[in-house]
Amino acid sequence: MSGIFCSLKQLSVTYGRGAGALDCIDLDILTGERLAIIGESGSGKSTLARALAGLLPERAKVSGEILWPGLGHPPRPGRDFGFVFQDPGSSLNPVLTIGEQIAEGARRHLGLSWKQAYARAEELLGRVRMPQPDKAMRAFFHQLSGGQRQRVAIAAAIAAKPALLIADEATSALDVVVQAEIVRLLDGLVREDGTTLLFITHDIALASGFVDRIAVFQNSRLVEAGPVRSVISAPENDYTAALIASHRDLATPPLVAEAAS
Ligand SMILES: Nc1ncnc2c1ncn2[C@@H]1O[C@H](COP(=O)(O)OP(=O)(O)OP(=O)(O)O)[C@@H](O)[C@H]1O
Ligand code: NI
Repeated sequence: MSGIFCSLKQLSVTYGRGAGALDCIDLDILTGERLAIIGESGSGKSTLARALAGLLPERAKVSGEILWPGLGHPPRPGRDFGFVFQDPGSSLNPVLTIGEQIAEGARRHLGLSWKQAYARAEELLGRVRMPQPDKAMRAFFHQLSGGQRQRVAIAAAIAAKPALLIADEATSALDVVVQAEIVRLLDGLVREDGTTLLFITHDIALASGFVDRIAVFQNSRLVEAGPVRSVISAPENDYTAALIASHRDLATPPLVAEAAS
């Protein structure tokens, strides 16, 4: 783990006239770390992701600063960030083949020829463990299972070799077994590539199984951030403690040790 990738300084976001969606957030994201953003619905998790990726709607009011010491240049949205959402259909085009979708990103952002981009797409489908990558290249989105769709979305998200991968409830729609497979896949990919991962979820148990650090949000505020082991075993904040207590298996010592290993 080396240095600060991104630094939020007193970041606040308000949509239109409503109450603030993020309130004076101070948070450093470290280069190459896997950071979980935890919090219940409406706590501001996705707003944080959108603010980082430059995807807030125009009417949103933003104050404070986002610095990118780890990038060394102003962020280029399509190039430096990869996104995986809960619903992979929202970012994939139903009339393109899987191969075309993934190749397009690689071609556009890495300046590859179509031929090179197709080769890269097939290689990426292998990396995300799609069964029969060559066949999957010619398949359409609707022909795939939920887990396979999320694998394709991950392949598309990493096609341009982003420095930061943001997974926003990426596994929430999947059943528990597939959820675990996708988490393992994401974890392996970012470790291999040294990609910084922001893993956004309301599920503290799922996140604490693999991330390095946890940041807990409640009502637009960051209430606690720290290494997974210390947050789980000795939460400083009552809300964090309640989240952990609601997962009996998390509070059990052997699993805490396992999560931190
Ligand atoms: N496009 C928008 N326009 C107006 N208000 C919004 C918009 N997006 C989010 N909000 C509001 O901002 C607050 C934070 O929302 P956000 O989507 O960041 O929460 P979240 O933690 O990601 O929730 P969830 O777990 O349900 O995805 C909420 O009060 C929400 O209603
Ligand atoms: Ni959200």
